[in-house]
Amino acid sequence: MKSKCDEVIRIHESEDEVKNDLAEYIAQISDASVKDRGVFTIALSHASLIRLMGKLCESPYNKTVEWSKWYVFWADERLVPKNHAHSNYKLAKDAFLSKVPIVPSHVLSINDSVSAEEAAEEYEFVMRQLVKSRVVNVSDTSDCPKFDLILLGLGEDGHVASLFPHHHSALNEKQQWVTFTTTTTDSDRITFTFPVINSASNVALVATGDAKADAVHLAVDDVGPECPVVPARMVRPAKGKLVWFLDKPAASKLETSK
Ligand SMILES: O=C(O)[C@H](O)[C@@H](O)[C@H](O)[C@H](O)COP(=O)(O)O
Repeated sequence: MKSKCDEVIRIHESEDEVKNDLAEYIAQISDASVKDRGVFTIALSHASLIRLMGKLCESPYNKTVEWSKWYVFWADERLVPKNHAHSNYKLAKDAFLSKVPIVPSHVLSINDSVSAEEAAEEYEFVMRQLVKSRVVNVSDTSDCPKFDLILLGLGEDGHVASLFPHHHSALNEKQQWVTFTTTTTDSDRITFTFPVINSASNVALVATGDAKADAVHLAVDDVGPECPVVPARMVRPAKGKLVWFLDKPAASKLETSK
């Protein structure tokens, strides 16, 4: 059984509809946050997610969103230079950040010139300073940051951010806000931990295409005790809202869509 949370699943006919809905959703949360606190704090992750939020760079959002109030973080990042093809920063910069007037100092990228462990510590320190100054809101129930919105893609293995099914220590981290993973086969990474993800006001999980259908099913449906470890299933904002943005192929194995 999953713990309860405020979860909504939006299933769209096409990827284009996902893009329209996602842009409108982000713009609305940005508006509400700016009205409420004067700023909007958002955390991004990798891959198709950035492409799917592309409509924000177009009319009307490019003019109507209060870009100067945005503070942008990464829910996960690879320890590679910022001009490297695998850098999440580069992906977001090329496809999104360079196309809207976000204040450069409000873009909180990681330090890629130190070890993954140090980069995770530094990033957490930066977040702690911004929580202290209340640029980032604070959880009502812990000292955790309460991001206005955390945007997550979904891996075919059900991973979110860089929280992978086999990384038990990262999945179970309860104290640190940012942790790290090192492997011999891939870049080292830093990632938000579940205490941070689940303290956010809003979390969006975005997945399109039939390659994601199994992961979506395992993350959402009640699959019983044999359910494998699916990190996306652990996304349960305690006081916030979780919204899934899916196209029909990604939603095709959901119990509710059968
Ligand atoms: O860091 C990685 O290993 C991947 O980039 C990964 O985290 C990605 O976000 C998901 O696999 C979803 O990616 P797509 O939405 O592009 O399929």
